[in-house]
Amino acid sequence: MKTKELTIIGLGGVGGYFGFKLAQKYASSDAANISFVARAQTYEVVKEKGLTLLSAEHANPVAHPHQIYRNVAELPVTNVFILCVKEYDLENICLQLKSSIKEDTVVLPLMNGVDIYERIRKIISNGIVLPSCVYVASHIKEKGIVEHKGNPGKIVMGRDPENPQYDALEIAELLKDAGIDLDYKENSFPDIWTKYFFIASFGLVTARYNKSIGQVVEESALHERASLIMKEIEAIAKRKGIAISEDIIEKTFQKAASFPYQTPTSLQLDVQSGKANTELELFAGAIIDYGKALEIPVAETQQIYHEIKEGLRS
Ligand SMILES: NC(=O)C1=CN([C@@H]2O[C@H](COP(=O)(O)OP(=O)(O)OC[C@H]3O[C@@H](n4cnc5c(N)ncnc54)[C@H](OP(=O)(O)O)[C@@H]3O)[C@@H](O)[C@H]2O)C=CC1
Ligand SMILES: CC(C)(CO)C(=O)C(=O)O
Repeated sequence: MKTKELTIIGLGGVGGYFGFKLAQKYASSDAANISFVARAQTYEVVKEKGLTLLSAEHANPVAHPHQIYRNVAELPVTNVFILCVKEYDLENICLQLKSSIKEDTVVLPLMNGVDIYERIRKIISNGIVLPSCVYVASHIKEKGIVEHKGNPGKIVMGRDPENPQYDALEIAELLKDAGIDLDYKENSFPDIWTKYFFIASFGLVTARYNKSIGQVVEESALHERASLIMKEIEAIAKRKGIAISEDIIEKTFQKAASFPYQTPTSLQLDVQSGKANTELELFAGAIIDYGKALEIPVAETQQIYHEIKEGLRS
């Protein structure tokens, strides 16, 4: 079997968790070489000390990649690029990757958002792009050190709608063999939208009030706001013909209740730490744009979007 070259781009909460598992598993195996792309201080720390993952799942918290690079232009031929950046870095990464993508190169975005596949395809028209969504509660503790809490991470990965003949089974097996919980489906878009129901509504409400996922489930005013946002997303998803379950809102609250009570969302962490960039546009901005395009009222999302923006300004 030929060694697969996999490269994780971005060693934050998501890339740090899944990249760690892959690097540790394949450190001394011919099945795959796991390389990283990281920038600035993350690059320096991981090059010198390896990537640290603080997680109850791993007794040995350090993993070393096959290679680590500062940018995509330095990479040798890669079979699979795993994108683990925030949405505001997506276009930049895709522009850098464009010339490295051959017909059989696979791009696997592990990100939130319902328009990630389309956005990648606007820049990268060739190769295979596997639409996916991801669940994991992990964040950067310090550059090069990622902390994971709660349930094991999970990936739902689907076939490329533009290349449905391409079967990613071998990649799915490599990920699963590294201990990653992964579902490989014909069509992952219903799962991507299902995740979006959860993360857009809970992301916005947790970020607005700096309250945890558990608090949003429990406190009635916050519960109500999350519910109203989900109703708006439901109207959009139905109009777009996405096959989501009839009791999606109830199921989303059940899923939220399965997270440890104090779990924050990544949007909440970014908004509350006053970061210059956040994924507010990925969550609220996208709903507002879909609302406009489809003439569906999205007043609650607009309202909370402005409240969060006001908070960021003050
Ligand atoms: N964290 C979580 O619990 C979850 C997050 N998600 C989603 O996954 C995606 C990734 O989120 P998350 O991992 O939390 O984000 P983070 O901000 O923790 O990590 C993103 C990483 O990408 C790096 N990066 C950005 N551009 C480049 C570049 N050009 N070269 C190298 N590295 C780069 C950043 O570097 P630097 O540190 O230098 O800025 C950062 O380390 C988002 O869409 C998020 O919504 C989904 C599920 C759970
Ligand atoms: C809520 C959580 C941690 C679940 O995966 C998430 O997706 C995020 O914060 O972006």
